[in-house]
Amino acid sequence: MSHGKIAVFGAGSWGTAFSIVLADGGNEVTMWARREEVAAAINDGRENPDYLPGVELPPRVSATHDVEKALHGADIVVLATPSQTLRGNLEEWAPFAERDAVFVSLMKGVELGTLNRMSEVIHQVTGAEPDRIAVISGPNLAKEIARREPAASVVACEDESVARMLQDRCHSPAFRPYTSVDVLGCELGGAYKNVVGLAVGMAVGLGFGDNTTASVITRGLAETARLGMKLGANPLTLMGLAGLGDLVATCSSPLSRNRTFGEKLGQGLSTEEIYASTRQVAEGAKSCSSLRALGEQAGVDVPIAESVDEVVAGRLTATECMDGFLRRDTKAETD
Ligand SMILES: NC(=O)C1=CN([C@@H]2O[C@H](COP(=O)(O)OP(=O)(O)OC[C@H]3O[C@@H](n4cnc5c(N)ncnc54)[C@H](OP(=O)(O)O)[C@@H]3O)[C@@H](O)[C@H]2O)C=CC1
Ligand SMILES: O=C(CO)COP(=O)(O)O
Repeated sequence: MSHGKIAVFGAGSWGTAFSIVLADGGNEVTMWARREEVAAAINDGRENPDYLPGVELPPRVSATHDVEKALHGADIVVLATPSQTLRGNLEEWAPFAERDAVFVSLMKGVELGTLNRMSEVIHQVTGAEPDRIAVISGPNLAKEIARREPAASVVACEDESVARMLQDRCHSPAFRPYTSVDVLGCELGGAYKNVVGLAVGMAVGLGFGDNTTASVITRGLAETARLGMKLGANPLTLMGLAGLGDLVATCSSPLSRNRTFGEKLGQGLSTEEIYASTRQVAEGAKSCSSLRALGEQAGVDVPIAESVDEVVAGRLTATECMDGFLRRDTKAETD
């Protein structure tokens, strides 16, 4: 089956891997790459050597560095840049989008300062109403998706018919999307699992085993649910693919950039040293601060976001962070 054109903004790991999903689902995909040489490598070499070396891109995927060209004729605009740059990016791109285009966020972060989720940033900058703003989120490590290993995900939009339309557009033989109307729950689950991934990575870097990581994962889910429910998320979303599912994938996989970032913190590297060692984004290193502030604003206890923020800022060591978890006042599990 052949669909129309989709523009994918961001030619990093996930923008590229998701373009493969969309092409396999029958869409013509035009990726926008920030660097001209990345667009050229995709068009001429059929590969994105910086992010997914060795993965052959399907013929339906092409790339450009020209914003207007990427957006022309695209009824769906998929956004896959780092969360902290989205607002500035969209201010440049939005004027060239087709009038009724649907915007889809693949991003898993919360904006520093404003504490806005990505769907909120999209609404503010483009003026699109919630029926044209969607989120796709789940246990979807880019390298595995690019290898077409089976996976599921959630397509959330407040307008269920739009979620169903997107579900149809991104359903491929290896990628099974489920619909949801809980945009907030999906975004919060996606951002929080990165912060918990950092904490789990720290435990791994300190040499701790599965009891420790399982404890942090489970308390991370409790923290996500506590804040999520206060903000209006459906708790079932947080127990689903965009919550628990993604938390498990991120916290268990050496492929996760957030878990790896945490592991390096646990080994004693500083945040600056870790940033200098990779070009890839680890959203949790920024969103720990936003989620901590969201917790404070909502009057919700968020010890993991708070401690991870302290370690990333260099005010606590990973050992002090882990000790701090154990020294907290004892309480009932379900409080
Ligand atoms: N990787 C994964 O497995 C998954 C990632 N995500 C989420 O998707 C989002 C993107 O992540 P991912 O693709 O992995 O990140 P990467 O670090 O792999 O790629 C980031 C992309 O954004 C571009 N970029 C960086 N800075 C800017 C900027 N200032 N303006 C415009 N573009 C910029 C980079 O371009 P350049 O190469 O020129 O630097 C690159 O194309 C994140 O929110 C992440 O949490 C969600 C699901 C899975
Ligand atoms: O979101 C992801 C998997 O679903 C990717 O996680 P990382 O950003 O930690 O690599």
